Amino acid sequence: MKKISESAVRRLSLYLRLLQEADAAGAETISSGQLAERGGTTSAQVRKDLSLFGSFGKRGLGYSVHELLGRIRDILGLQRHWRVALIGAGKLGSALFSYRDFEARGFEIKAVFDRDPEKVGTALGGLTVRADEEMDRALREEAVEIAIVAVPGEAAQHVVDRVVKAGVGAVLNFAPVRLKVPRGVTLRNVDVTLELEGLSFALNSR
Ligand SMILES: NC(=O)c1ccc[n+]([C@@H]2O[C@H](COP(=O)([O-])OP(=O)(O)OC[C@H]3O[C@@H](n4cnc5c(N)ncnc54)[C@H](O)[C@@H]3O)[C@@H](O)[C@H]2O)c1
Repeated sequence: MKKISESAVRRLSLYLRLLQEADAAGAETISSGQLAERGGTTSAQVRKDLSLFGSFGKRGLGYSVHELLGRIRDILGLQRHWRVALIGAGKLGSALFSYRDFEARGFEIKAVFDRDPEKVGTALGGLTVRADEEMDRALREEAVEIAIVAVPGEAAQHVVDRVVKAGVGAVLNFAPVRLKVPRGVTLRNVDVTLELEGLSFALNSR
């Protein structure tokens, strides 16, 4: 597959949401204009994004919702379920765990780890929080593919090093630190403060 920019992948996710809604509403076709509006972009950009993956749609008729939905799911790797571990069952970790939409979208949390003895052994949803000493072995046993890191900043790099060593190929990090991962491992950082600063900028430039 051709190399695709991170922003194009994000737009695909946004197109996917709209396609799912259109499908649920019984729509058969969708225009590049509708997709553009949802993706915060132009029709030309939509056509460019989709042309990266082959030819879809017919001029004047729009895209087949069903076909495009299947194709975008394929491209994003969403035709299967991913095995996820959560590390850090604190305030944020527990909130993330209780968000059921992840599972509905194909991301199944298979294990939760924490190092606080008060939390280890307690139930979180249908799982039991496991001790962080068990993590290295358990990540392999559970064949975890994605790790969500919700530990304090000072613990995050060590946690990520262990996760990577256990064969996990992708990390979603919430800790407010810059982490290093080896080539071949994908790291995404989530920072709500960054988004708030974006809002601050928008308000400030009014
Ligand atoms: N990205 C964002 O926008 C955002 C928002 C809120 C919090 N955060 C960050 O998320 C992280 C968690 O925040 P919180 O409010 O849930 O904190 P918290 O203190 O409630 O939870 C952290 C948990 O990590 C556990 N932990 C610590 N070291 C560990 C280790 N080595 N292995 C396993 N577990 C370990 C602790 O026992 C605790 O249960 C922090 O780094 C915080 O700065 C980020």
